[in-house]
Amino acid sequence: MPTVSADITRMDAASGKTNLSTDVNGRPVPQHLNSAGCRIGYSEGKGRGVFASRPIDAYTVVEISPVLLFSSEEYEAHGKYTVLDQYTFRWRDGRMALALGLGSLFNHSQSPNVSYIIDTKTESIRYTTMRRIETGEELCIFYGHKLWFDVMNDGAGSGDVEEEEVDDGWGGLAGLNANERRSEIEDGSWAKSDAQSVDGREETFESLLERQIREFQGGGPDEVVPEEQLPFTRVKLTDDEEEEELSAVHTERAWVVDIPDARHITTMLKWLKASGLDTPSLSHLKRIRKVNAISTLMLTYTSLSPSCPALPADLPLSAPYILPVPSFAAITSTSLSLKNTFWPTMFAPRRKLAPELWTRGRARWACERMLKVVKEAEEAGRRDELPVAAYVPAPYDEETREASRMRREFVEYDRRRSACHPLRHAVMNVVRAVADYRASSSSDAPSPSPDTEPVPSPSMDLLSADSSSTMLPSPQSRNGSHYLLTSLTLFASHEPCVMCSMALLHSRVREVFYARRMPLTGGCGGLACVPALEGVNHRFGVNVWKGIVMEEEQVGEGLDA
Ligand SMILES: C[S@@+](CC[C@H](N)C(=O)[O-])C[C@H]1O[C@@H](n2cnc3c(N)ncnc32)[C@H](O)[C@@H]1O
Repeated sequence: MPTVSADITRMDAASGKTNLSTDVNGRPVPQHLNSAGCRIGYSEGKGRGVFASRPIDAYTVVEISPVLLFSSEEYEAHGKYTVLDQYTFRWRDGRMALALGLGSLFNHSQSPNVSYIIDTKTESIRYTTMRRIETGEELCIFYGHKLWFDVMNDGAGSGDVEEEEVDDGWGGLAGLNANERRSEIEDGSWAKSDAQSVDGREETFESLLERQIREFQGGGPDEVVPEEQLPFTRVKLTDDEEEEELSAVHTERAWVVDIPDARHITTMLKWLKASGLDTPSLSHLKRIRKVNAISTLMLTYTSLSPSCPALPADLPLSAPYILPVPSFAAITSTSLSLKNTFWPTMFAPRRKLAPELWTRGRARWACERMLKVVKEAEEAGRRDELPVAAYVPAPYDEETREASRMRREFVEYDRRRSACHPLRHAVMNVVRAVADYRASSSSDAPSPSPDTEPVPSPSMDLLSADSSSTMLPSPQSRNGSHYLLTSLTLFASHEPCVMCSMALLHSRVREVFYARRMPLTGGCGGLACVPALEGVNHRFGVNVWKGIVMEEEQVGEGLDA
């Protein structure tokens, strides 16, 4: 770890004023009155660098540097032929920027301990520690992948670092702020024709979403939108041929009960509906199986109800037991006969997980929700959190809203900074808020679990103000039949990381939409695609919004040669 071990500041005995600093080798270094504990020192093979003069906590803003902006013409004609070339980097609008203050002195590390966020509104850059930094340790940022020098002595940032912040190609999670440039739209002809700048300015992601909302306002809400005109791209999860052998059938464990007297079947089906156990996640299975005059009723997945649901006491039923049942509908006659050996399964000859049709009304609903989560992410950034948000709205269609008993919505943002807690990702926070709500007994306030403090939900107060739009969980929802995200949709500003994607899988979320891809950490197509993994017992739809700058492009906008 590069250090400045014995940095000495000499005091003038008579005046009491500090008048000279030298580093460990006696070389004079300029003083810097950085109140966060940063000082300038020499770093072996790198020239000057920024060092900690005392321990600095994780998630501390250590420097806010104003930037000097040069037009690209000025830079091309002059700047790039000067030493400035080693210090400037490309600003979002194409100008070149020079960070003042300590900003230009942070050296590069492949595993940085400082992240930075560009604030175009105030023309400044904010530098934040990503973990605790010890006295004498060098503070380094990540410049990008295209370096113009040989990397020296790259010890900074070693240790227990939050991977998502380190490796996303930015040295930190970039916001989706209003100056976000649109990328080339890969294949959307509708978008291409409109992709030009607005009033001579680049269209922001927010204004793109607002325009999409207006576009989907026209036409009938039930009109089907052609696939290529959807504002998002669906990630293909599986090959369609995979369940053509018995060993390839995906199954899940479910509670079932024999009904010895066939006259009680109708009563039990009614009870099932009223109890809330009749969830959409089981709609690919028939409820009753008849074998040798014995009727068996499927109750629910064990994952949704680890203990057996309490059955009506007044009916002569045998003891419930557990059976494996198919996880998905059958898409071919071969897979149907295989699946029926487990449990009677629906035949859905449309391709399994094939894209379902989207109407204009639903597309508009999705655009509005995406706009909301983007605004929440910006708000998080303004509150000095990582600018990441996740949002679980009430379902679009009435039927799912009723079946899921979910009439209110939840928004959470990332709280890793304020909570100093590495697991407080936006998605984890929102999953927990929904779970707490659904598991709560009598109020719609999330109930804290005993071992941790409740996750505060600043946005909830905005969302729950209208009590008519909320609904208390039914007593049945307490037995676990409706817990977590069964049949719900999640919108996220950033691709959920692998941990969050796994949490979403366990939560039985129906589908996920996100704006910014995270190629190095994402669990929904970036680093891995968790719902597409072999052997998982739930799959959820993954949809990437079109029109947001790709991470890779931004990496190239880091400090440039
Ligand atoms: C923005 S300046 C950083 C401050 C610089 N060290 C100084 O003394 O002014 C970028 C320059 O620092 C040097 N540098 C930064 N990180 C380095 C590293 N990991 N290894 C070697 N040189 C580095 C390179 O010469 C690079 O052109």
